[in-house]
Amino acid sequence: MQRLTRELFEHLSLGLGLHGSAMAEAFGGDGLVFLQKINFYPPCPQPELTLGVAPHTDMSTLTVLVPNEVQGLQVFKDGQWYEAKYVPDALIVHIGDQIEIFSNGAYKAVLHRTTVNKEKTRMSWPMFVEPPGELVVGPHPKLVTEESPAKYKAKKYKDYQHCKINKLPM
Ligand SMILES: O=C(O)CCC(=O)C(=O)O
Ligand SMILES: [Fe+2]
Repeated sequence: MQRLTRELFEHLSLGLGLHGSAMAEAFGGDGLVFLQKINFYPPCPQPELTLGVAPHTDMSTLTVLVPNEVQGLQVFKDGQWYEAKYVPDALIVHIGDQIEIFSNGAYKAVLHRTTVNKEKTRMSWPMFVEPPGELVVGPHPKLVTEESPAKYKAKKYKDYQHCKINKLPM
């Protein structure tokens, strides 16, 4: 998991024209937090009336997710919801809010939601890769210019979480 994250951070940093270690450093180096969650969606007699998880973006830097074979994850793109097809043994990787902020909006956190199934139980195992709570995350200085001013305020990750969970202004 640590190696995968390191490699993803490296490619994503290079994609922004930054040093390969830029994201790893900005997100806390060895202090990075790996938070495992387990989602359990029991069968629902009227799946069209509800959602498993309401539309949201993850607060994390990246989320690496393993689902079971029951379809349910959807992502929003160009004004439409798309099924994220289940592919055996594949990992699903979400860009989270912290990478959107760090990249000053060059990378967008993916808006996603889940549906439920009439007969089958769906499960998913996301791993949220997070900065330590005390770490301040903001747009990388090289990505803030006169033409492209900072779109996000720098904040301690724990304060960001508090604002988002409590729907307070960012
Ligand atoms: O169950 C899924 O596929 C996604 C769950 C999710 O978006 C989350 O736990 O943040
Ligand atoms: Fe999510």
